[in-house]
Amino acid sequence: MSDARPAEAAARPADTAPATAPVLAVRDLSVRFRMRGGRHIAAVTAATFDLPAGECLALVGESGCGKSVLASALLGLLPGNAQTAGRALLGDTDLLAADEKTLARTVRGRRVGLVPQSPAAHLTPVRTVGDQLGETLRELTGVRKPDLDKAVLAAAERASFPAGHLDRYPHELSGGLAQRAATALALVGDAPLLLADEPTTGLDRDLVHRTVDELRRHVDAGHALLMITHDLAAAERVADRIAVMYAGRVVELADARAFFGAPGPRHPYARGLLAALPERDFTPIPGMPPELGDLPRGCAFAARCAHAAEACDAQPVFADGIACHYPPDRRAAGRAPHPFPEEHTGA
Ligand SMILES: Nc1ncnc2c1ncn2[C@@H]1O[C@H](COP(=O)(O)OP(=O)(O)OP(=O)(O)O)[C@@H](O)[C@H]1O
Repeated sequence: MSDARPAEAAARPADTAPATAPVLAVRDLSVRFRMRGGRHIAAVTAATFDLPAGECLALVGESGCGKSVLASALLGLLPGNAQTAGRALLGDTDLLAADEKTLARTVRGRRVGLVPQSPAAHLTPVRTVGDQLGETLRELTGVRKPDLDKAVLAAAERASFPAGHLDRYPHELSGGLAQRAATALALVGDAPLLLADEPTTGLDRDLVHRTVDELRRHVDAGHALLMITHDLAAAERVADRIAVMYAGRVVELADARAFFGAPGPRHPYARGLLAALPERDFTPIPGMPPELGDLPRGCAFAARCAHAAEACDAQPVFADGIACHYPPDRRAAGRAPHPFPEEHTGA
């Protein structure tokens, strides 16, 4: 890909398996929306992953695959027609079971910081960015005048928000500046877990680099980062591991260097995602994702998959980092019947 990883990222070991208890442990997290007429939309199904301190997990996948709904579930910000199942443990707090008072007083901002997908809507419209940063700093860090102004400047600087714009109201900001203001606010509380939902939207490439490098510094300082993104170049630059979502399910969990380098992604959908990039094959995945209100019984990717076979009529179990009946390595190892003998060359 065109973006080189910063030196410290390249120096990280390929084996990023968690050594300590995860900051966040997600188990079989499912979210579905009740619709009129008794219909349901299965936005997230059985997502399971761990996120340890000092690690960035990038959640990638096409628009509408459930990434933001998963993040909203972790913050208790789902709309009223949502039903959840499973667990999302932040320490000993199950974020799916916690009441609103607990989430508002002790979780959001303090234990989980959020860089929202729509920063303009997230910022308070009637207060300047400087005021909002000052108030958040007072509330979350206890800093008071005369140190407050200096702390506001430092908080803005962390997200490359220009000091000369601190007296502006959100409606006076470009999309990129609003994004940086929201990132600055999210970093203030020094929360052990940061959720960043498309943190590079609206930024030019230089600012993308500065933003993700700041997020990486946050991770290297010992925080955990769940970054939701369409931007695979940004994911490559910042992430330790990649979670690929398709039609509401995590279909592959991989070490980022193996994913973007060799041997590459294992799930046919993940391979298609990378191959679609202009700097790679620039070949789109044929077809469209299924409706989340009308998912097939078996593998949701089978209709678009060149490797689909009879077994794909059943839902593949997620095992060894992948949910696929015929990932290339299992085909090569002969652990599953091989449907494409001509590919079985050991390559
Ligand atoms: N309140 C709701 N009621 C019904 N369906 C919803 C609701 N909120 C989200 N959805 C559906 O859940 C699915 C997942 O949406 P989500 O926003 O998580 O996708 P995404 O992967 O984050 O995509 P994008 O990157 O475009 O935001 C979509 O089909 C969306 O229409």
